[in-house]
Amino acid sequence: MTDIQILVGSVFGGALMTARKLREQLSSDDVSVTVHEKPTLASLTDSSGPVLVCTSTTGQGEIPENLLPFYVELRDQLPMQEGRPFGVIVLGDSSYGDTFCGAGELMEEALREVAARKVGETLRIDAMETVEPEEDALPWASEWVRQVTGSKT
Ligand SMILES: Cc1cc2nc3c(=O)[nH]c(=O)nc-3n(C[C@H](O)[C@H](O)[C@H](O)COP(=O)(O)O)c2cc1C
Repeated sequence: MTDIQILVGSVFGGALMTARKLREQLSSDDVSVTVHEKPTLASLTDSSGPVLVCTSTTGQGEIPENLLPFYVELRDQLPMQEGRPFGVIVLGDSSYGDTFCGAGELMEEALREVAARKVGETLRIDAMETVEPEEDALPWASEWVRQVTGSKT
């Protein structure tokens, strides 16, 4: 059994809805999925299994308020997570220019700092192009799960 932990960051609910759809879609006999809607550091340190960040971007390339406690605690306490697989799905809007999907980069940097291992390329979902983020997220996440579970199917 693989236990996937989804860490959600969302202001208006788009990333949250996406995470909930991912849980529905990805859960199976071999995969359990927990969605952390208000993540804290314990969401990471009291759990095992691959970590999937599903966050939007706010402010100027910033992390949504509900995910901020996790981010701040992670950077303060640096609980090492050697080799723990993680992936990043980030929602943004390319009209913001340089800060496009900046929250995903911040989360990636912080997880790399505790030696977690990135699996797959970051999925950037642009609100200028997609109104239903889960349509992009679901196929990407299925492939990501295949990679973290090492399954060939
Ligand atoms: C006040 C505000 C600031 C934003 N800042 C950024 C930003 O800096 N970079 C970016 O890529 N998207 C930015 N966005 C776009 C959101 O990330 C995007 O609309 C996303 O789909 C919202 O997802 P959510 O419903 O989960 O919050 C911003 C949106 C708002 C309303």
